[in-house]
Amino acid sequence: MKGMTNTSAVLAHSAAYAEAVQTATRAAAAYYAQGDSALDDDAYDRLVRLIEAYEQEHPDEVLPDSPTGKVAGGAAVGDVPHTAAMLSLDNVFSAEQFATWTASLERRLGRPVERWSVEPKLDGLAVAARYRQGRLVRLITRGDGTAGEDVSHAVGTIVGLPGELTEPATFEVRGEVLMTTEQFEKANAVRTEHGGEPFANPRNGAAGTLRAKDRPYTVEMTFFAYGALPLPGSGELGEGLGEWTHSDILRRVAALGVHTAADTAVPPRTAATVQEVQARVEEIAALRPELPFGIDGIVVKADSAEDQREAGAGSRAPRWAIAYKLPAVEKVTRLIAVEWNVGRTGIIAPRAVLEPVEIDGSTVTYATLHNPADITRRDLRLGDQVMVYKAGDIIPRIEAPVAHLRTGEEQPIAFPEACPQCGSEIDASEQRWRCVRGRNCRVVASIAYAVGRDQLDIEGLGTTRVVQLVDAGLVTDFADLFTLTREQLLTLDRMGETSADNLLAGIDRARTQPLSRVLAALGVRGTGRSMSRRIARHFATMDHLRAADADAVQRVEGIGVEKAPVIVAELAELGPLIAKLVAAGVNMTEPGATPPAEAEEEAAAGPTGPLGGMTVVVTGAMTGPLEKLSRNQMNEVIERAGGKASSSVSKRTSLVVAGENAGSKRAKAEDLGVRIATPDEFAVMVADALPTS
Ligand SMILES: NC(=O)c1ccc[n+]([C@@H]2O[C@H](COP(=O)([O-])OP(=O)(O)OC[C@H]3O[C@@H](n4cnc5c(N)ncnc54)[C@H](O)[C@@H]3O)[C@@H](O)[C@H]2O)c1
Ligand SMILES: [Zn+2]
Repeated sequence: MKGMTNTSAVLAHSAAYAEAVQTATRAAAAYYAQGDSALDDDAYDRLVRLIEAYEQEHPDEVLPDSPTGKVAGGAAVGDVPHTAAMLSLDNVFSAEQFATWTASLERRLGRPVERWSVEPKLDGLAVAARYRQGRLVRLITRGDGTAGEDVSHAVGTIVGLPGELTEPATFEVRGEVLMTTEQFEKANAVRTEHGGEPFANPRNGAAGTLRAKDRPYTVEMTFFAYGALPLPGSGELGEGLGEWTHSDILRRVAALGVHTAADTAVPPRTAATVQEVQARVEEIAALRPELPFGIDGIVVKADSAEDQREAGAGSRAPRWAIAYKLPAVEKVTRLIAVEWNVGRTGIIAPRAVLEPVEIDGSTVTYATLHNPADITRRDLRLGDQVMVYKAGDIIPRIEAPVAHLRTGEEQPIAFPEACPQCGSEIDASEQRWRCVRGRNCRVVASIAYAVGRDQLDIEGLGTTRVVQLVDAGLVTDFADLFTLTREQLLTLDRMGETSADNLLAGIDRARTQPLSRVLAALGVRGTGRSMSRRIARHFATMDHLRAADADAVQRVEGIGVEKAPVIVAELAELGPLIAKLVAAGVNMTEPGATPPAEAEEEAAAGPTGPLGGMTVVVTGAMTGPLEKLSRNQMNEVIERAGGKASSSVSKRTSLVVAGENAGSKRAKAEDLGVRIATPDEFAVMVADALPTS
């Protein structure tokens, strides 16, 4: 099966062909029934193309089960006959294939197509809606194309399909029922509230909702008309339809009050030439990510009734229309890991980590998993091949594991036994798990983080202690630590006099930590340890930092246009906490650093420090007193000595420190006549700026 879904493969013999037909039939049955096919649409379409190619070479071997040449409805075939067959569409996947198709249509007609109509291919379910005297009397699914299921019970839940037209017309409207992104999100919210399983994608949502009868809740869908035909007894308001152009029919249907794509960002348009069609196809494809509903392609139709009649139809699809397919928004990829994230209110939500996969123009690495029950219900395992759905700005989601692709190496997914953020107990009594500390979970976690070794480094203040302090109401943020009293500490369980004194001493020491560590403790998003150090050294004091706008923050090396405003905004948000820290006497300066304005003045007044105004490049292995220094530490030394560290040698380089095995940079410095120093010589120059330990 694996080889068969590969585009470059061909079906070599009848056994391979038979297996391919079986795989496709099984996939289609699952696809139309529960929407849990083992193949994504791209893979299915490739498989069908292989089958088609084989059948063309071996016309007498065509199996009756073959998906070619028929409308596939899966198992869900109904018993209401259609007035005229409800066909599917043939596909093309490229401009070349499209050109071939138009040429063959025009050859068949013996003349150019008079006019084209180009419209979005809506990704939902085809239905036929019968109106008599302006009243909607019956709603039928496509089924196998000759008969469908009666789904009239859904009338009233479908936006755009009115129960009453603006005129008493008798005719049949055909179109697509789908869920918009908004309806899909709403439907899933309602469903999960009722203890149901969320829909995997809008198409499944529409299919399931259309056929469901006895739900205790209703969810909304949307109808888009893309055609109409007369019914017996149509009379003058519907009879002429057979002679109308496709675009006139759409206008007529819209005038009667039925929804079409005319009011969307991708309205049906006519085009005179194949080039014009191609341009419109590209326009619609480019708009796809922003549309509030899903499309899986663009439908191109001959617009005139005469062209349509003369082109005719095959058993599966009309010859006057084609679906220009867009890349699928569902792909199969591997589930690598599950992360557990704790939200603001203490909700613990699983998130899938995926083997990166390209979907709809972006790389998907994470997908939502809703809740632990969802994992159990779907029987997901680590290492599983899963179907992932992503369209527009919908959060990517996992549809289902592809069970028959399992190798036996898959591992069960471990559920957390304690809150992954603060270590507290988990309340698992509801579908959505929650940390028992609720909103305090985040408080505990942020304090525990702030006092950690790489931040304020307060010894003897582990998570258990923090939980105690928070539960006792003694602290609500880490600034409160600095005003704790001995008496308060002594009220805590397992807190003796010695521990209380030790803790107070630790807190006191933290008061004098450099600004860089305070910044790290604040946990400003997007600034790790080394970034906090760089910011602190650049601004020297919290006041200078807080007075800086995005432009000024961007002057710190490594902070770009995107990060700078985020940092400014977060610092503003942290204002009250920072004020509290200042009031508690916490140090807000970086020892040895000079504020930017003064630094500029100094630079203008001339170089200071042994490397003042110099650009220095370090290359090769350091020896002697510099041996233990990382490149990052070397750069720190250079900056402390007043120089600027750079990684490439140019005419503007003032000095190259060339250690053992220095290569091209040294050679280049020699070429350019740039001054070169050995590590030992350099160590002497910057002796005062070297780290003390
Ligand atoms: N993954 C799988 O296992 C699997 C299995 C079966 C089918 N499929 C997918 O379904 C496709 C075939 O399904 P299909 O036969 O329903 O055909 P289709 O969805 O490719 O195209 C025909 C349908 O397009 C719809 N449509 C949307 N907009 C339209 C418009 N403006 N004008 C006319 N029709 C419009 C109609 O409902 C029509 O029935 C395959 O190409 C494949 O992508 C996937
Ligand atoms: Zn917690």
